[in-house]
Amino acid sequence: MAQCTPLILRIVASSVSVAGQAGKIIRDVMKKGELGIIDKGVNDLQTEADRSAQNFIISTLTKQFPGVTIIGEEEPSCYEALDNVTADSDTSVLQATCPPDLVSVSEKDVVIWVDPLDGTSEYTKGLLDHVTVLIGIAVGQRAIAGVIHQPFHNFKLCDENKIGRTIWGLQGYGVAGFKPIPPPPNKRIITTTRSHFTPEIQETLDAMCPDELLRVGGAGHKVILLMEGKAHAYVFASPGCKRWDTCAPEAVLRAMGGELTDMHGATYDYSKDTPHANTRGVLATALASDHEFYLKMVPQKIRELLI
Ligand SMILES: Nc1ncnc2c1ncn2[C@@H]1O[C@H](COP(=O)(O)O)[C@@H](OP(=O)(O)O)[C@H]1O
Ligand SMILES: [Mg+2]
Ligand SMILES: [Mg+2]
Ligand SMILES: [Mg+2]
Repeated sequence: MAQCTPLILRIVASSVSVAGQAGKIIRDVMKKGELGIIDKGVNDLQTEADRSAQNFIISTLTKQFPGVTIIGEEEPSCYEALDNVTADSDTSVLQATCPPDLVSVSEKDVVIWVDPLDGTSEYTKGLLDHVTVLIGIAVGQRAIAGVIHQPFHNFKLCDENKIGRTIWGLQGYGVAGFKPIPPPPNKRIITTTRSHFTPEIQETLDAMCPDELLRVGGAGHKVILLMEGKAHAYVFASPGCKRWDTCAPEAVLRAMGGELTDMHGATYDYSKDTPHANTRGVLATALASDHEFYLKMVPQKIRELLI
């Protein structure tokens, strides 16, 4: 790969390739049927697919970008250096025009947030469309690029070449791998958690009076619903999500013209020493111009709880 290609494009190109390969690891574990489920806490599952996919992603990216900080969801005990990893890059990303303000980013400025399998609870239940691989790229505090790979997209086609899709986005460039569709006007469709529902989420949704509620798994999958025009807002008035859940979705959504913030309207910090928990909840909208409208409907009591 030409070293004159800006670092940020080389990282996105490698992340696109690595996310696709991690998706195959996730499908292979499901095919084998030995999921190796562990509960890391309360309603917080990890499977062999989470472990193997993270190991592969971090091994590969560390080898290519040794000066970049990489933070993954699963514990470092799951990470073993792999000697035989291939260091491919997606050529279409390398051909993209780099936004001028990102041309001279260096490795020490970058943090990569890895969620090797988002939607683990749904994966264990066979709700395979809800699963994504998330690789988010931050420069300083800001999420500026992201890759969302959906390994079981078109799974029913049974043709290995047509299974899975990868969407990537870069601030100042836009999104690729997907043609965003605007949500229907004059409607209020909200997507929220399927497996981590709480009374506070219910109270927030009651205040927002949605025409339709889509309860699905995964932060990545919910942002895909926003991009597909199937929902207007993703509302998670709870502290359970982490930075690896939101870094890639936030960057991709913003590159498309949407927005993702906490429930107070502030952006999360993705620098390397930041806390991991998104304690102030998550609010995402397909159209950034709608964001304020949804923020205003968050009950004061819920705002005070999410600090
Ligand atoms: N209370 C909680 N405890 C642990 N993880 C939580 C959580 N609430 C949300 N999450 C994590 O946030 C992501 C999106 O959640 P949800 O599908 O409920 O909207 C999932 O990521 P993972 O599947 O990668 O762990 C989920 O585990
Ligand atoms: Mg998890
Ligand atoms: Mg996740
Ligand atoms: Mg995960």
